[in-house]
Amino acid sequence: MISVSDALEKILALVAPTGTESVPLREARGRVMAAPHVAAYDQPPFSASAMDGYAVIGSEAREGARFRAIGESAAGHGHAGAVAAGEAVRIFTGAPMPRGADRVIIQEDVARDGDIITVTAPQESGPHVRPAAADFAKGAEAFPRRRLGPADLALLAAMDADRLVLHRRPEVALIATGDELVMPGTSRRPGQIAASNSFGLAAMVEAAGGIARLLPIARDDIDALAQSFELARGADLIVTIGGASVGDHDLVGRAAALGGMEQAFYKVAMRPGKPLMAGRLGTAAMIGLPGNPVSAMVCGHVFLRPALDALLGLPAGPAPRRTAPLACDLPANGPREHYLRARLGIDGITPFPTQDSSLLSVLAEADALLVRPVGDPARRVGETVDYLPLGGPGGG
Ligand SMILES: Nc1nc2c(c(=O)[nH]1)N[C@H]1C(S)=C(S)[C@@H](COP(=O)(O)OP(=O)(O)OC[C@H]3O[C@@H](n4cnc5c(N)ncnc54)[C@H](O)[C@@H]3O)O[C@H]1N2
Ligand code: MOO
Repeated sequence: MISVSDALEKILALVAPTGTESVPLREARGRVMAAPHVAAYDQPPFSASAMDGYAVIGSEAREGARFRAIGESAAGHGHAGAVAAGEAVRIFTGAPMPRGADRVIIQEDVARDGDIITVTAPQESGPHVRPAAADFAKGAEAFPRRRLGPADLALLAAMDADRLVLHRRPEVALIATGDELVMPGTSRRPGQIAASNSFGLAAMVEAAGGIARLLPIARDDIDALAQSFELARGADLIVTIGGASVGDHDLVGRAAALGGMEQAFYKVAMRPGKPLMAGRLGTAAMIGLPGNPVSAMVCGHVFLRPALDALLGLPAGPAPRRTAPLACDLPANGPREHYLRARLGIDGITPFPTQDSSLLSVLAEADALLVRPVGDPARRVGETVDYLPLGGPGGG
């Protein structure tokens, strides 16, 4: 049995960033850039007014000063001429500053009578001008190492990107295994249950920017599993669920070995999630998750998500942890790193009283996985512990 951190290291060693593709900007949300985008223009491309008002020579702008309005500069339509002493150009937010002018007097601070404007207030703030290239200069590079969010997309659009070079979305084949499983909403025989965690894992893969391929449920026999591995061909990552433990019908390890899997490890000192395996199967990495619904989901947080980061070319490492004070006492932990479904409150973090790894109802209400290190001694209320945030109830 290896430690969680060793297992993660071995899984990350099995995956490499996917190839690249050119994608329209509008389809890039949540995806990851594989090459920088270089700005084609300065932004703003010219020095621009930050307010609606009058562009003048700054040294002349004082209360009581009078100017003659000689023209207009609107956004998209600049003023062709220059501004000389005693002159002003009516200007609007975003419009190019006319030559010679270096200050805008906001229109609230002037009285206008025909072509003559008089400054009616002291000019203490300003100059209300955005210098050319204040946001970024031509040639500036944008290469955020994260999933692209709304602000990234706005910046990239400002940089004139219509397409981006992105990492291909990693394809993850999910294979639920077990004679007892049927698809939700389909008829079942006595003894059968709905496959569940495959849907949770598919959502996790998609939220992380991957493509989840939910393959047909594989029966508990070597041939059915071999067929599933065949169907999974072309995937970047093959994830099996169940059949990982030691029972007579736990055949995933054997079927994968017959299919040529080079095993990186089997069994991890964690709870839940002990019978986890990983290896390389053809061109794909393979992760064999334990079947218990919560075990599979916890392993998804701890191993699958970092693997997806690595496939997307992002910096990959352990799931980010936070700390919180304990809201109750905890007994000593045993020889496996324990991930307890927990709730965060104003008084700290409290694990749910029932932690059986079959209880999805408890996972759905949890907003954190409290992490107990191997051999952690008993802990008292108020002591600081680590947890993995789950993004609120339903996120786990
Ligand atoms: N003698 C031992 N028995 C078990 C051990 C052990 O060390 N010695 N380990 C236990 C642990 S820990 C786990 S975790 C489970 C994992 O076993 P498997 O990976 O072989 O999973 P299955 O036996 O196929 O299923 C376990 C449980 O989960 C349900 N299941 C499976 N897949 C799904 C799915 N896609 N959706 C919903 N539910 C699923 C399945 O019906 C079982 O109830 O082994 C322990 N046993
Ligand atoms: O490790 Mo199992 O995953 O405890 O339920």
